[in-house]
Amino acid sequence: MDTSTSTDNNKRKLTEDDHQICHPRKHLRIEIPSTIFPSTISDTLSSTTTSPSSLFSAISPPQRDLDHPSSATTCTLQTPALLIAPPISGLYFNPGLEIPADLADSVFTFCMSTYFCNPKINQIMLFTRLSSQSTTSLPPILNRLLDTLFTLLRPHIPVETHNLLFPAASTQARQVILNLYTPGEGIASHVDLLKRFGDGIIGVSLGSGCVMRFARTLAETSTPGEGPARLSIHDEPVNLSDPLSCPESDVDEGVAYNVYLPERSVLVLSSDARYKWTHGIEKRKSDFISCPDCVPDIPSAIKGRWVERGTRLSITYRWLLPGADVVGCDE
Ligand SMILES: O=C(O)CCC(=O)C(=O)O
Ligand SMILES: [Fe+2]
Repeated sequence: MDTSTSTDNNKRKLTEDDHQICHPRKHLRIEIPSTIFPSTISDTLSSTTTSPSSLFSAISPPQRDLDHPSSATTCTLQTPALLIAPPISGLYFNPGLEIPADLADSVFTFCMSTYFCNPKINQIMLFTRLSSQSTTSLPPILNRLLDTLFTLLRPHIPVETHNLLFPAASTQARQVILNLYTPGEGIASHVDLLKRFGDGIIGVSLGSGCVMRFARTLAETSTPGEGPARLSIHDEPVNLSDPLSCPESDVDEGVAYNVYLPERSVLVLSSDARYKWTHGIEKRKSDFISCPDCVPDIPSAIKGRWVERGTRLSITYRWLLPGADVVGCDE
């Protein structure tokens, strides 16, 4: 099952070099209700599970940029990725806001040794469950990360966004998705599933940074005033080899930003950023990022440097919409 061409709904839409198809690595997604953690985890990981739907709505094919040979000192005539938040309503990113190094190391080590021992697995889903019968939760280390995010984010985001991410009393279950990327891998541009996930998404980058691309969907202008649920975004995953199922016309590439998300950084997507902008990661082994001081004599718009990617683990906390609790509800 190679994800670069497969239409199977159950895998991350990785974007890989075609030559890697010769050495296919199976990309498997495992869904783990947090209630089974940790006693049955090894059993769960030893088998491939299926899932009712993809985790995101693919909206455009991945960019097919060639990898650039990495050089820490090269500056070229292309636009480097931003190191700061782009002007997208509802997107919060502050490069000065970092997960503490010891916690980041602990989370990374825990996830790698618990979920990613099998090299065929690059995606894990965990779920909390709303229940009056039992208190179900995430692995303690992922709860600790969430507690840290609560405190870290408070001074950096509006109070209403903080309340969206950390309500006093949850009415929705959380999903936590772990995505593991080796250098050269990415994820197709998408809007997270509208029917499955609510507003308010937190993403953490561990192990390595990468550039994330944000592009505005055209749906806003094609269906004025109809709100997020009516955006012309495909809820079903698309076959990346089939151009007809990847309507680039839904994405306004003219309004797009590349943003470098460093290791230990935190990204929040809410409102417009969650519903009206796609996000994706190009398949690259290195990223061209802003470097305002690297060459004094060229315009700042083209000053940049290449940064190699390492193995990156992203941890994304989202809200499951009512009825979208794929592990059921014991209420
Ligand atoms: O790896 C990331 O930071 C993004 C993952 C993502 O967009 C997703 O799982 O929907
Ligand atoms: Fe996403």
